Amino acid sequence: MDMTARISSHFDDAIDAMKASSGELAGPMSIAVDMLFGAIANNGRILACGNGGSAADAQHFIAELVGRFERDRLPLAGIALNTDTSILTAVGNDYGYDSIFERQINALGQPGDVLVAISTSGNSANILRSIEAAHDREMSVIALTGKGGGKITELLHETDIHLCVPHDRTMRIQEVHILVLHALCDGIDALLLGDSL
Ligand SMILES: O=C(CO)[C@@H](O)[C@H](O)[C@H](O)[C@H](O)COP(=O)(O)O
Ligand SMILES: [Zn+2]
Repeated sequence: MDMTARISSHFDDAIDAMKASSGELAGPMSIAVDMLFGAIANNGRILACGNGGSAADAQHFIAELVGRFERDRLPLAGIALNTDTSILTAVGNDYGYDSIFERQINALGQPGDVLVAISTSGNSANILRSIEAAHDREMSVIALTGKGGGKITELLHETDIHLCVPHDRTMRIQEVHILVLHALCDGIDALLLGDSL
């Protein structure tokens, strides 16, 4: 096996995935920035969740809101729903793993808040239930998916935003998702602080 060629093919495939995603997602991402900024401006909160690598992406995104992205600014209100091991083990143990995000949204979500739901397959049951709970709480949803969007596609409302990476491999989809989340942070900062860097 030519390992160098195998590794190079990851870079080539990632470049293709990024280019295809730029064409499909830049427009809806700009609407997502407006949605997030609107929630923040109205004292709303951003809740985010995902499983596995997408859990890491959710908490990475929220850290950049509460902490900072590239420039100093006020802290922004966000909560990653996959970080509190006591909540996750208690709710998972008592109500089931599918409820771990739904239960927190029912506890915390307010009308005008935004849920950022991340699932590469679009089919993880706890993410599907998080979206239903967000709708029940009159929250808007930004869904980051891939593989055609899975069951999430059917759950979303007209007013929600679906950022579906046009790729079928989980790792490629996750690589685009982290760019998407960074671009959303950059967009929020541009609206808050001006567009210079
Ligand atoms: O990061 C990876 C694979 O790259 C894994 O940890 C992956 O996130 C997990 O298998 C998740 O459970 C997949 O869930 P989802 O993206 O389909 O909702
Ligand atoms: Zn991964």
